Amino acid sequence: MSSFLEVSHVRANIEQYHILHDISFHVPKGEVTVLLGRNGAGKTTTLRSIMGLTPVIAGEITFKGEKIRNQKPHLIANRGIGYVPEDQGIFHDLTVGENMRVAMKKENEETKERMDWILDLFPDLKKFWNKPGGQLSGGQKQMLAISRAYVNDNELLLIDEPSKGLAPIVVEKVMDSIHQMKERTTILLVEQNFMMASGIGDRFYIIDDGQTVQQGQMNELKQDGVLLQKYLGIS
Ligand SMILES: Nc1ncnc2c1ncn2[C@@H]1O[C@H](COP(=O)(O)OP(=O)(O)OP(=O)(O)O)[C@@H](O)[C@H]1O
Repeated sequence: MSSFLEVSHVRANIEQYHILHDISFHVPKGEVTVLLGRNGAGKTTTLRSIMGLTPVIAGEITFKGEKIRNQKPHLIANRGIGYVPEDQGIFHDLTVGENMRVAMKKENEETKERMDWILDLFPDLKKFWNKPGGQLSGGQKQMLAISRAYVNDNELLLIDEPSKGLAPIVVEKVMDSIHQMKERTTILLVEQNFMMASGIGDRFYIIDDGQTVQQGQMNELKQDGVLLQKYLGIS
């Protein structure tokens, strides 16, 4: 198992508040790793720390063996880590096509191939190519946000709660698309929707009160009623 992204004993504050106390996990290449945990546990802050958006005060983060802790976000992104934030980060006044174009770091054959692949996966984006991003449905916005991160040659995608606020049928579509992307890129997913997470995740970590408290294979967690109840409130 290669160590692709390694997060080790990370601590982080937001202003005067201690938010992350001790976060440790690794993301193996080619897998979908899921961060689970109740509201406010520290999942989003963990992703932001990896991206250099929330300063880390202790611990280390390495990507492909190189230290990336507290580097500037654009330098971390340039290493090949794409981030789909919870609020999706799309431009509401730009069309779908413009949103895609602005996101592209390179315009070459490889990017074109990736663009064609993702548009086949999300035909709605093709259909609404000239529509402003702000006029898309919640699911379409999520698809656009994921596509913007995917279109670059990113080796790792961090995706924050892609199911948030979406109808179950749309969640299924997004889940299915992430499942297909898994063949082509490594994914670190934050997800509250356990059904979604368990359908696509290989490995899980549970974050509780700013600490990683449990880890394992997703198919084991599905059978573990005690753990599901204790940390995720699922009975
Ligand atoms: N800007 C901020 N100022 C102060 N506290 C914050 C700020 N942003 C987040 N927090 C706090 O940090 C903690 C972790 O928040 P975070 O968003 O990382 O949790 P989460 O696990 O992603 O939760 P959710 O599933 O609800 O999105 C929460 O207690 C939250 O209130």
